[in-house]
Amino acid sequence: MSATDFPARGLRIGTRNSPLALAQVDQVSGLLRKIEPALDIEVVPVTTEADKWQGDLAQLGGKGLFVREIDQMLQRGQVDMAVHCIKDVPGDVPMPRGLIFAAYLPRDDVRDVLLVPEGSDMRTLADLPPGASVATSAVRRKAQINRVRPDLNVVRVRGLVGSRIDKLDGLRPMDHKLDAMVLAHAGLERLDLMHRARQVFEVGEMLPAVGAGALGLECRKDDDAVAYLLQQLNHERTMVEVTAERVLLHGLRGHCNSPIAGHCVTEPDGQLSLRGMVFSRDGSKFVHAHSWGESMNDPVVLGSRVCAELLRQGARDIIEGIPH
Ligand SMILES: NCc1[nH]cc(CCC(=O)O)c1CC(=O)O
Repeated sequence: MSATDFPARGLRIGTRNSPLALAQVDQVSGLLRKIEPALDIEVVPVTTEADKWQGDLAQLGGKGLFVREIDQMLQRGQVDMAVHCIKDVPGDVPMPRGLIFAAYLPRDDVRDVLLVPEGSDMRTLADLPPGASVATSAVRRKAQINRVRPDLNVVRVRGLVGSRIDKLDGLRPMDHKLDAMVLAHAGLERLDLMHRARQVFEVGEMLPAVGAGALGLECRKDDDAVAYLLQQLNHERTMVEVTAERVLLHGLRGHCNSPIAGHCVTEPDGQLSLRGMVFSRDGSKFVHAHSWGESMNDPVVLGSRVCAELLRQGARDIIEGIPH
């Protein structure tokens, strides 16, 4: 196949059947049509096993569940590409055989935000009374909330962003009455729900997840036509930053209960700045490392260096100290 196959050949995009995933596919479809106006795009939505499962995801096989089924469809040739939140792509296993991220879109806001129930006058985490319940599913967020507010009761919520917000508003049954919830800025923005955000955490207050806010466009390595098409959307800076973060994550060899944060930015002079943190479950123990790369060309060196520094400070013991 060659780069001239489009638009004659259709493009099937495999995606989770969630409003967030569909919004992301919509965004990508729009960008692709700017390159190839006549492109025949077919969206192939899948309800993954992880979507159907209401229990603890760890019991289903842990990380990467939401992306695995889509990747298998891509490997089998049932679809031609996929759009993944890089945050959801496991960092401790190699890329699925035969697949590549051909492009990364320019990164959206990486920060986490605090939401409160409709009608609540609480504005920030600091406003919440002792013992208040804050919902999140991410161990990284829980550790960082409890690090500054050990008195808060952090409870797990799962499910689609919209139904989580319904739980916050008391529109769906929850074991606890919720006083607040932490979600990703990027996800809320894509769902046009940022009006619900009360506090946007600065990265110094809550270090983001590795890959936060970045979308990866995945295809088969040997599908030159699709790879060529997607590469035209690649945002070099995002690719470099995400690479540094993922090298860090990979080297730490976390498990699905590991509170790990990593955040890389390109400074105005072009230097890469990478921070990494590893926490105990309640955030009372943590290690932190921050280093700079000399140029945009060494995200792998930088990721390895920050990883080595975290391990030197005892990250392994913290990770192994958490049941998994
Ligand atoms: N954990 C699920 C998930 N994966 C990616 C996003 C949002 C987009 C992103 O941060 O890249 C979300 C929702 C959330 O964490 O609130």
